[in-house]
Amino acid sequence: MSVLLSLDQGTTSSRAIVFDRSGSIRGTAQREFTQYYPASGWVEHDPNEIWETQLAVAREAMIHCGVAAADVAAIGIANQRETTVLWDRSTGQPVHPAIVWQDRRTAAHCDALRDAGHTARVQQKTGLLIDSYFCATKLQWLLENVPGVRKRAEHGELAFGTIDSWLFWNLTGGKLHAIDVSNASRTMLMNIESCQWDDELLDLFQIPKPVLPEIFPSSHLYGETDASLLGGSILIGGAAGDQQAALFGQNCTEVGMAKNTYGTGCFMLMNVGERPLHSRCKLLTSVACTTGSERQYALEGSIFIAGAIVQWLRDGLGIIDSSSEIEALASSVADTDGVYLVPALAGLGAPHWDAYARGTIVGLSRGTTRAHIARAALEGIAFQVADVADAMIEDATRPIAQLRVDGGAAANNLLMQFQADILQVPVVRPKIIETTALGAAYLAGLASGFWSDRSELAKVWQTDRVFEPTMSATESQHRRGRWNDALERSRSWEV
Ligand SMILES: Nc1ncnc2c1ncn2[C@@H]1O[C@H](COP(=O)(O)OP(=O)(O)O)[C@@H](O)[C@H]1O
Ligand SMILES: O=P(O)(O)OC[C@H](O)CO
Repeated sequence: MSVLLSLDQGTTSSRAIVFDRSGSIRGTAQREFTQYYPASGWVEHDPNEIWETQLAVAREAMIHCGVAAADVAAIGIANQRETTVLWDRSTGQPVHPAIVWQDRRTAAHCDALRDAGHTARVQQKTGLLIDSYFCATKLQWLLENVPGVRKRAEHGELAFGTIDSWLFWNLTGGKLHAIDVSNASRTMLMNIESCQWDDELLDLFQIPKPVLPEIFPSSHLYGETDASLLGGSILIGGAAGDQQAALFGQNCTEVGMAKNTYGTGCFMLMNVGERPLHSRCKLLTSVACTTGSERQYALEGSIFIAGAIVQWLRDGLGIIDSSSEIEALASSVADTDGVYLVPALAGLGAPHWDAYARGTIVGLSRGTTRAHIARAALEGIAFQVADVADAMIEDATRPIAQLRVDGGAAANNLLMQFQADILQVPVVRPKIIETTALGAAYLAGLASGFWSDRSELAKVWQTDRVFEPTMSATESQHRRGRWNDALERSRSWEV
């Protein structure tokens, strides 16, 4: 049997999935790892724990389906993006915990950069809005706050990377310091036209060049794994940021095709073609997965809290015991009885970008039950996605014909139906909801010759269910008006 092994390194867990030639899942394994919150707004991961859990699940997934290293045509990586690691090249040890994409420790520094008038130039060069979300200010923080690190970085003793880089390094036994272009486009240090590190940005963020990894296409023969790790060496055939991998895995390869991933947060991406599109509506432009010299760009709306609000109902309020229970609870009432829940627990991302917004529940009455709140939480996820979709339609000057969906919360039929209703657009769920890992497999499969070209991939993607809008346009507009009222009440709350 010949298979592909996908490593899906996410924010809360490391997953490994073995795919066969038909795109069917043969083996999986998953392990959660520790989240550290050392100060308010700070989020860290232990890079060694990320590597150990990722290696462990790769081994488990192979054992699960009885494949050996010789059966694996190639490995593909999809990873949580922007999370920043800096390590010692000689020992392979991180000099500090990884600073996670959600970490807001550099928010004030970003405010200062915006106040100093750098927004337009940075957006033009990187496609990104200045925000603590991206790597640049996280790496700058490490260089300024970890004793001795700046000098060592200047002398070439240290290596910076996103999680793909960290996995490449460890998978090859310290031989490869690389980054895929889709991940590099989220650092705020890469020029999205040339796809090279940009000297002006390196100056602005005071980043010494010797720390930077080499940029490669997403689908590319990166090297081979150290033979001692997985029972023999295996080709590494690709890597991409998880959201770009999902766009690829959903086969959104034509201009205007869009997907939304419902995980911890929501990430909606639209393929905008071979040229970057600079957003006027506060969306981001990134490099989509690249195969060889072919380049495509994506417009993105990043929502920080989506499935995480369901976790909060479970862990914070205790009104459900597991995430999947929310569907039955929310379905036990016909509507929210006027309750709106804005899931701004970590501020608002695209298109509102209000770091000071906070979670808000409005419209409570004596008749409100936990079922109404559960339903309002699901609707709050869908309303946020609709706000991003509006911005995307305006930026791209084209309608969205259908929205392809994936991620853990896409399993929720009530949420998917409400999403179609509120967007007034069909929502299409594929059979394989693990689209991120499938996208990474596609990349590795193309580079290694496992699949000959993209037409073969089109056969792999299959529809599970289409949710057609059933709500009237008038009703949808009315509810979105009320949502906007609730959103206003959540804004600028934290002082
Ligand atoms: N049936 C469900 N309904 C709503 N949310 C769900 C459901 N199942 C899982 N979730 C949510 O989906 C998220 C997990 O999805 P996943 O794609 O694994 O996320 P990530 O990759 O960000 O860790 C969790 O936040 C969880 O609360
Ligand atoms: O790991 P996920 O699925 O929560 O995705 C995180 C994103 O890549 C952050 O930009």
